[in-house]
Amino acid sequence: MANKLKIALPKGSLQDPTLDLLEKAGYNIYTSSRGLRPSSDDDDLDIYMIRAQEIGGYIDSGFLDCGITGLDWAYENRADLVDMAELPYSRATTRPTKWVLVVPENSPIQSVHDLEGKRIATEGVGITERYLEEKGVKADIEFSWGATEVKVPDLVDAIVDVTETGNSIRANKLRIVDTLLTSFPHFYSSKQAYEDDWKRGKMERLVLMLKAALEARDKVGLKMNLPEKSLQQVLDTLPSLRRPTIAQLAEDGWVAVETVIEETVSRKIIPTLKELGAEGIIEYPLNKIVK
Ligand SMILES: Nc1ncnc2c1ncn2[C@@H]1O[C@H](COP(=O)(O)OP(=O)(O)OP(=O)(O)O)[C@@H](O)[C@H]1O
Ligand SMILES: O=P(O)(O)OC[C@H]1O[C@H](OP(=O)(O)OP(=O)(O)O)[C@H](O)[C@@H]1O
Ligand SMILES: [Mg+2]
Repeated sequence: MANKLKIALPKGSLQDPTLDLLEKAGYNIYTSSRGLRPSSDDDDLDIYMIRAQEIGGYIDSGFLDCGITGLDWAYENRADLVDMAELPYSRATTRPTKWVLVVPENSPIQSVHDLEGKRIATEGVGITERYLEEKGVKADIEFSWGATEVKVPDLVDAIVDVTETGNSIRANKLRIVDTLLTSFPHFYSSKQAYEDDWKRGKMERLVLMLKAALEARDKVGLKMNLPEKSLQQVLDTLPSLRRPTIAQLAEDGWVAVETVIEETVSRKIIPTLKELGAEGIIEYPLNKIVK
């Protein structure tokens, strides 16, 4: 029988950004609105859409070979996994998810120590238990199925919840007291799968392409012709042009300069390059960068 890699992808908050990233990495996954076993253009993959909370457990127990899920849930589940890569993407931004201890804006609670004997609601009971233990605080932690923000201050004194953009915290007039954990998605493998040469090879190639797609995000290539006499000035004034490739042009006194920069830097750099005499400046998108 042909080799297959059983891989879990997160259903929920991370589903769309994960499928987008896989597409950028060169893997097209075909989902249907209710289907949880999507097909793909890579026959080696056997894909399961599973809740992020549960992926670590299924990999740990060996039912699945690998998967992408948040570090937060792998930590919450105390799953024993091979952490093959951090993949720095999120639901809405490029910032990590933070698990934060939150109270109403006008609450008297100023630090975790003010929570002694109080009630906390959270989806991450294990994360919260381990944090309180570390701080030497005893409080009553209750599991929340979600929409946790609504529970303060009437049902509980504080909540521990996920924040990314901060919109939910602002909308519910809440205040952050402390950050418990910072989390990005990771690529995890089971120990057994990692020991299998074919599976490890397949996973390593997949991880390489995912990282290359993330590395290329928000970066662009920049190419121009420059009078040789301006070269030093360009390199001095534009520190973002690090380690550029410089090639001699057929025409004497001119060089071609090629480099990779953050797209946001480009709008500052291009007019300056023009002022310094650069010609034929082109900016182009990048799909992958392998470091
Ligand atoms: N803004 C965000 N809100 C929630 N989770 C996020 C966000 N950004 C990234 N994540 C990550 O998504 C993963 C799943 O989040 P979560 O446990 O909240 O489940 P969900 O997919 O949002 O489903 P639910 O609707 O039940 O909350 C976690 O690893 C979390 O860190
Ligand atoms: O800082 P923000 O970008 O606003 O993100 C944080 C929100 O996202 C999560 O909710 P989710 O949509 O997962 O629903 P839930 O409350 O049911 O978990 C979390 O519980 C917050 O409500
Ligand atoms: Mg959620």
